[in-house]
Amino acid sequence: MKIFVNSEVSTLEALLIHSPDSGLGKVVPSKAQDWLFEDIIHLDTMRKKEYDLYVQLLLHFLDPEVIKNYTPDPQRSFFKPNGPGYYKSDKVLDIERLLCEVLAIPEVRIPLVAAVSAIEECSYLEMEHFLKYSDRELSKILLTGMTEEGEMFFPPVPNLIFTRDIGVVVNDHILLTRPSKLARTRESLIAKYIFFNHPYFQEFRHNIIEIEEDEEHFLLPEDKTRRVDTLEGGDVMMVAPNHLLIGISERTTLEAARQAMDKLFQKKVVQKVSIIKIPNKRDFMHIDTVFTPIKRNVWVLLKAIVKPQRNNEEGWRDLQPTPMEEQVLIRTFENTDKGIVCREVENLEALLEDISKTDLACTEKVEFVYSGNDQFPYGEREQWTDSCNLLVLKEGVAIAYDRNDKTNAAFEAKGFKIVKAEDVLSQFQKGTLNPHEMENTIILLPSAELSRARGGSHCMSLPLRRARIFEK
Ligand SMILES: NC(=O)NCCC[C@H](N)C(=O)O
Repeated sequence: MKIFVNSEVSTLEALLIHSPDSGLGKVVPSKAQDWLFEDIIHLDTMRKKEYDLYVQLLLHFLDPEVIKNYTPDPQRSFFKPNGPGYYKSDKVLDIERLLCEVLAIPEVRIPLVAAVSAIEECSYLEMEHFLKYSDRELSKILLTGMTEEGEMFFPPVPNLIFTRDIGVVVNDHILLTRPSKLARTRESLIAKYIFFNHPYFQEFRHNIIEIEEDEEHFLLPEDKTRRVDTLEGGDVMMVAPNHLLIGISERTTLEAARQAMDKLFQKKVVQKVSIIKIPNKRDFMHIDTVFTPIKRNVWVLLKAIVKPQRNNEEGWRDLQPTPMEEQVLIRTFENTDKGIVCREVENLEALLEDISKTDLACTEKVEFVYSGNDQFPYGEREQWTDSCNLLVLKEGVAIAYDRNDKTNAAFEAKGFKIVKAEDVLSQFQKGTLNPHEMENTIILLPSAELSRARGGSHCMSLPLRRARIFEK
């Protein structure tokens, strides 16, 4: 498996996903906030009417041979990782399948089960008990916290459908993240064992970068439960071969952003890192919840993140009661022969325009599509349901949620075709449309349930390989 991503917009060739597992259907209202869900989702609808369409789209674009054999059946066997009839693609990889395969490696099985048992505070006998299960059953237990018979040992990891957050491929390296939220700890532990041990990533082992906790974090007072160095994948965006964006947000700390930048500069993986500090708010969460690129010269974003904030002008800024919290601040750091050079960037649009023109050598006009068409109150309403969080399948062709009407109309006004996932899939099946001939199209995925989990198609993908946008 070749791992390589040097842009967000060139043709997607391989990615890591995770189909909603039964753990997602076990979220209880009293734990919903702790498990990072604002609502209780209907699992069957999420799978059959929404996520399965997402998987079919991915397969049509990335692995058409595999989807040729698809015939719908009420059991959804095609979509169930490790079961009979599973699609088993080497381009659209489910983390549950890779986990099952690493559990088959004896030197990995025991330490992985011991590590999960330790962080979930299982007894020694429980840990021994887990080891008796088959690889397939064990992978389910490690992900959902329960056996197929319904015996529950520890909580599920319902946010694992958002594979974006566990790691990011930066050129030919992968940056493994450190979650800010306790509910996502097991996800990154499992991801670590997969990337270090799965045969797919063998040649790539020396290109893994980990974020470590601050050396002195253990000296923090007991009540400081927040980890010091946390970084989640939604805050890391590989926008151009020489340029990486890192957000400082509700989830990613300045310390971890700096650590990632230092490590990447040291290994000369990228030349520029722009740090974007966004307000520390649940509705912004990561930078990919407020903007994503669609083409070299087109970005979708929340306009409110660009507008100059009141009382943010020189002279007034420091007089505010909480001067730093609400501001968007951007600095670009460049690793030059003379050392690291830093410059301040005026606002997000200025940064994105510069990336399009300077880093992506774009000669066309740079266009911005605004969430909710920047009409009050739709900008914020639709950003909350992931209008700015799109996954690009090939340049100009992206997956969006169907519920964000105003944003989708704004795409249409900029010349994009808007099509429903069901219609596109039926045309692919009939052979009347070829994915590779599609251009400037936004494919709308049904999203009533998926959007309740607080992430869009960008969050639901960890691109492992994209076509090279151009040489470094
Ligand atoms: N990159 C992203 O923005 N991921 C969305 C994660 C949503 C998940 N419920 C969470 O709060 O972590």
